[in-house]
This record gives sequence, C-alpha cells and structure tokens, in this order.
Amino acid sequence: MPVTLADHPLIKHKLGLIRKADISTKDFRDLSSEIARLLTYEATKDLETEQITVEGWAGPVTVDTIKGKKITVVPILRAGIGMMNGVIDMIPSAKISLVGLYRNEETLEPVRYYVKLTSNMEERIALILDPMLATGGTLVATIDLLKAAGCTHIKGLFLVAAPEGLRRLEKAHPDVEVYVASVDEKLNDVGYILPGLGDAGDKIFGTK
Ligand SMILES: O=P(O)(O)OC[C@H]1O[C@H](OP(=O)(O)OP(=O)(O)O)[C@H](O)[C@@H]1O
Ligand SMILES: O=c1cc[nH]c(=O)[nH]1
Ligand SMILES: [Mg+2]
Repeated sequence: MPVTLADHPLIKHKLGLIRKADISTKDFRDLSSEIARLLTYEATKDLETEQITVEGWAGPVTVDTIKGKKITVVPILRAGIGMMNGVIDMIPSAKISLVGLYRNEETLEPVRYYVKLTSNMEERIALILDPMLATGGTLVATIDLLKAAGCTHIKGLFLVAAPEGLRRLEKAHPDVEVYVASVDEKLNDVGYILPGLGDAGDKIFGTK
C-alpha cells in the first residue's frame, strides 16, 4: 500500500504547534486547514496534465491544464470538515461527498449516520479527509462505501495515523494511497493515538 509521509519542514512545524495541549479552537482549526493544504499538494502531484493553447498578452501561448479524472473531496464527519477548506482552496472546482461516521466509544466500531455522494463517482478520484486514522475502522467503512458507489481511485489525507490503522487498511484496501503528516507511535487502551492530537472533532468544533 503506498504511504507518503509528508514531512516537509512547514508540515513538521505546524504539527508541532497543533500537538500543544492548550491550543485554542481557532488555532486547531487554522492549523488543520493549513496542513491539509500542504497534504493536497503532495496528493495531487501525479495528476496528469495536457497542453492547450490560450490567447496570452503577446499572442497564443501553450499552457498545461489538468486532464482526465475529476476530483471529489470526501470529508468524514465531523472532524474531516476541519481539513476541507484547506483542500478546497487548492482544488476549488472539486465536488464534495459527505460521509457521516462516528466511532462507538466502547466497541470502537464505526456507526454510519449520513452519506451524500456526488454524481458519477466511478469517474472521479476520491480524496478522503480525516485528521485521525486510529484503528482504521472508520476509514475502511468509508472506502467500502466509496467502492460500492463505483470509485476505483481513492486517496486518503490524514494529519496523524497509528501503525495499527495502517496495518488494518493494508489488509482491507491495499490499493488506497495514503498521505499523512505523521505516523505516530501507537494507540492507547481506549483507541486514541499516542502522542496524537487528542479528540480532533472536539478540538475543531469546540465541544466537550
Ligand atoms: O480509525 P478509527 O478508530 O475508526 O478512528 C478514527 C475516527 O475517530 C474520529 O472520529 P469520531 O468518531 O471521534 O467522530 P467525530 O469526528 O464526530 O468527532 C476521527 O475523526 C476518525 O473519523
Ligand atoms: O486519537 C484519536 C483517535 C480517534 N479519534 C480522535 O479524534 N483522536
Ligand atoms: Mg471525535
């Protein structure tokens, strides 16, 4: 399974800031979006381009344009919303497909409560957004439903992943490409990533 650790100095610096325990809701939100923007740069490096001719200020000029498949951004509710604006800044024409899943706190299994996908999923590259890849249950369930809708090209963007979640993903969906700012040490006994970020959804929405 292709895993890209996006360890650009700007990403590393921003991760250092977002890990602080006393971070404000505003700063957590801003940094999630900023790191997402940089992950988008990495995740779109292999998009194909083609040359077209446009009318420039001094006459016709040959320019590159992105060709082929269109993109749908798939934020996993709630926390994935915190990355969405950063990604949309970079790909303003992307369609958005929402997937609502939360983790049952006892079983750690994902519970589905909302799905609204855009049209023609089979023609699109899906960019899944979630700050946290912990046990991997939420991500595997999301990929299951995207594939059931016809998606064949799926990438996932995460701020922090646990090795346990990456191993689970590799078994279930080895074709999916992962872009992550940090692969952390492990999960604790209640399924939180260490050192991690804490509860990303609560920090982005200011709940709890
Ligand atoms: O890899 P997993 O073990 O499945 O855990 C990861 C999921 O947990 C968090 O969501 P949460 O259930 O807290 O929902 P929220 O975004 O609504 O807070 C996180 O944003 C992921 O979606
Ligand atoms: O560490 C974790 C694990 C799951 N969800 C979170 O928000 N944080
Ligand atoms: Mg949460």
